[in-house]
Amino acid sequence: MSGTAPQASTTAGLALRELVIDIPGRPDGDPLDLAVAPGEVWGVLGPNGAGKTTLLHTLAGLRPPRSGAVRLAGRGLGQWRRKALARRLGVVFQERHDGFPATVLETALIGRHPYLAPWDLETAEDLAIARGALARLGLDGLEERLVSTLSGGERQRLSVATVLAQDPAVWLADEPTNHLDLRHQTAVMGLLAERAAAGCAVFLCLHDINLAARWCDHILLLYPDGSACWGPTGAMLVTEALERLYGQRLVAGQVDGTRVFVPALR
Ligand SMILES: Nc1ncnc2c1ncn2[C@@H]1O[C@H](COP(=O)(O)OP(=O)(O)OP(=O)(O)O)[C@@H](O)[C@H]1O
Repeated sequence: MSGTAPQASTTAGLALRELVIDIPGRPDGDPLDLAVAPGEVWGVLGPNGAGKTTLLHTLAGLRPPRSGAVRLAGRGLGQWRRKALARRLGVVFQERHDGFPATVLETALIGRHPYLAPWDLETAEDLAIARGALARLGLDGLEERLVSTLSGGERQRLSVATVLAQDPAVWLADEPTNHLDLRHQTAVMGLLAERAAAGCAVFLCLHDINLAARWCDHILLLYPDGSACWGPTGAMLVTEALERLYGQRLVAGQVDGTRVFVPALR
């Protein structure tokens, strides 16, 4: 993979203040009170249905919380104009549904829309940024292909490339390694860590404890009953807590300076 990543456009983080997400029919969980600071990579772990996607959509302003607030650079999400918000906050969604036929390059260029006036065409610079983002995700050569013809992993990388072209200060990513082979999982996690090192705040939902252990500096554990705990990765990725989280016995070890967890057979 090659290409030049854009500069982070700003360095403001995200704050969750006494945030209770709204999961229909479920009692209030623990209020979330934490800050995702520039330079940090947060991983959210939890079993199916725990509320990870609901949380991510709440942080993106796509659904209201039951109570509490989400602040971006000190202002509530509702106080931001849509375009200004779109320049600061990017979302890699879990699934994308094709609205209308579009090529790979046209899709990556959507990431530049927050920077265009209503009737403006993309500039040569926008094109270069979109092409650079595609190259970074190993999609150069596929620019004229229809998105509907891409494999699952190629589509996933296109979603990440589109947000890379958007160049937000805050990245929200819902299982960004979905459908990816091991090399591309590594490349995408490396890219997110690189964005954080460039001053972005990164918040992602993951199912892979070992990817979280390797690349996240902070972890939020979301339990199905709404309880939650969070903190630095070393303190959160503890066998007993993870066994309770997933209802699965684990065996832990240390490899290459990182904790690794594998399911116990008995
Ligand atoms: N509109 C809705 N009406 C009723 N229940 C809903 C609605 N949207 C989500 N839920 C429920 O809320 C819970 C949390 O869903 P969410 O998608 O946030 O979980 P998740 O942790 O991301 O799960 P997964 O790991 O399977 O992706 C689930 O039990 C889901 O069925």
